[in-house]
Amino acid sequence: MADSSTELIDITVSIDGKEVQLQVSQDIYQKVIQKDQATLDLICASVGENSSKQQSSQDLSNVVHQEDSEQSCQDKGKVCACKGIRTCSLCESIGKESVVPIKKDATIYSYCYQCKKAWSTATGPHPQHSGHTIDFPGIYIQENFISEDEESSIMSDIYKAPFIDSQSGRRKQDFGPKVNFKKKKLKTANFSGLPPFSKDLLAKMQASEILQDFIPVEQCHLEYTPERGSAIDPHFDDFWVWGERLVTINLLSDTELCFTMDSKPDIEVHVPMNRRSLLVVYGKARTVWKHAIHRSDIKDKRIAVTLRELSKEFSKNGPREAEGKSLLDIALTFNGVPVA
Ligand SMILES: O=C(O)CCC(=O)C(=O)O
Ligand SMILES: [Fe+2]
Repeated sequence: MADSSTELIDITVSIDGKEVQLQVSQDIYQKVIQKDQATLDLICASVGENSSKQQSSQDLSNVVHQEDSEQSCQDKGKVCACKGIRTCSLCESIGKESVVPIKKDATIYSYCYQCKKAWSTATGPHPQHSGHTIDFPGIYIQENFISEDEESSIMSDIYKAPFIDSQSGRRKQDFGPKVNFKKKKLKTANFSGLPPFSKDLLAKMQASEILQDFIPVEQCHLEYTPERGSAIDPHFDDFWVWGERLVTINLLSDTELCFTMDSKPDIEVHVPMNRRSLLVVYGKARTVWKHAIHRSDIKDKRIAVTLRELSKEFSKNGPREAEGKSLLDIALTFNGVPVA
């Protein structure tokens, strides 16, 4: 029997969009899975110039929720809901290869909501920043948006309903129409409205100037845990049905939302999502930059409560206004249970 410390494991890494096949030891494999930066740098350095000669296949970029045609691990009688190139700790543990995106030499900029800029060196809380800055429009953050008591009460409501497995080690609860993005069709049969606790939450949101006319038509709860290696790959949220503002309340633990742009591979902007804060992503941060949650940024269980509004197509004077109106009528009953 092979000694596990010398056994080599096949992995695929994606360096600046090019996929490279490697064989690594168990130790290195563990570090790659944890996205240990020193190890990733070492791999980049050792693969070096050869990476451009390797075959480039599937691009990680995508618009979220457009994965209907890919076969999931569950379809194949496996352990989780990951499809295509996506993986989590569970399917990796039974041998599914993890494609780890690595960015060579990307400068990390940390966004400060007080100066509304992203800094290449953030040495402490505002105003202790230095280094190079870039403007990063389209982010609104309200720290301590809800109290600890409100968080506990929302948590106990959320965990009264079941979650279903989602991709990349996440679990989810959805309150919204079933959307077929490819055929541009919506089904409302199982949509019973946003959950009751969202009524107060929405009133509180609408007290902020940026959200005073925000009317959500969909709510999604995503659960991330370090045990499952939960993450979400860089993506745009759909533009056809969802409107400009994506609103998230971040619960149970701190994390970061990481923004990247394909045409600027040397920059990654990290936006803090502190526990109990509210984040609105709009404008260029919504339309030009992709967003992601890295596995390494999930240190403890985390719940993201994300609310989405209708696009112009479904709003007043839009071609599908009537459909939009009936969705709103259902959403605002605040009587919903998660769609199965
Ligand atoms: O977990 C988050 O905050 C981001 C989730 C997300 O991007 C999505 O559901 O489209
Ligand atoms: Fe998203």
